Amino acid sequence: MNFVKLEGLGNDFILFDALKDDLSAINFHELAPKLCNRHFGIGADGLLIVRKSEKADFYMQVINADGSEPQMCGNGIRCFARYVYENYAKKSVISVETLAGIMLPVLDPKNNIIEVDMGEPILEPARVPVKFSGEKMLNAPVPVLDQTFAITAVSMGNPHGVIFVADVSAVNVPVYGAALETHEIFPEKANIEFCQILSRGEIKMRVWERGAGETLACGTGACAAAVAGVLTGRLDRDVTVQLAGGILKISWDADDNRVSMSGPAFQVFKGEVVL
Ligand SMILES: N[C@H](CCC[C@H](N)C(=O)O)C(=O)O
Repeated sequence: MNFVKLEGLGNDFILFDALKDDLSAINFHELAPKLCNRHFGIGADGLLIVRKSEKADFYMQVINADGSEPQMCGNGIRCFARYVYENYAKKSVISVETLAGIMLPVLDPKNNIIEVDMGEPILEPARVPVKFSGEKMLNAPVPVLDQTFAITAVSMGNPHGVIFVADVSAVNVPVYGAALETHEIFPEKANIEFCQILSRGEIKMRVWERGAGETLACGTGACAAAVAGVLTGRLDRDVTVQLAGGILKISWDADDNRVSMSGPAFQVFKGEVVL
């Protein structure tokens, strides 16, 4: 079974193409933990599977390292666009159906930046989903272990809990990220972003991803963090997000309410899985 390894700011994925190979017998939910293991497998934060779509050029299926299937993946859709550009006749504008809707990544080969319209943020607690009685969950205190975090809940098709702190390097992300990921307020679990304000146009962010752990970058998380920063009065609408793996540019348009994300993605190597 052929695969391509790709990365977007160090958030890395193993891509399989069901349009080129017969993958009908493969259970990727079961296979993901082994393939994503960085010692016993290839190593990755998740899988991307290229599939046929009736509504768009392609369908992108995302599987987290733990085998769970999220609605959307921001770094993943940029990697998907890079793969299509390199392997399907240099198409730089494509439509991709996902569980979060149809996305339109645009790859600029001159500067290797891929821009994606990530759609509108979802703030209604029941649709994030998060257990919260108010209209929007902004800076709500949530006790976890020996701390209390002020959480802003945003969905970009997948759930995020955004927390603003004075110094992200001082946060024990593996402990508190993991505890919040599975906190009972998030019935479908959540991705947890810890953000440090550098200016009204720039943040530093660390992320604990649902189903993957701490990663070097999270595209939907960067979008959720920018939206949370605007909603809580900390940020303007154009935000540079500094991640361990590099920089994402996020913009939340006041007129159409849509969030755009720009950043790189590259193929790293190709190989064959020996099952
Ligand atoms: N772990 C996420 C999916 C991948 C999101 C992240 N890799 C991104 O770039 O958006 C979730 O379960 O919602």
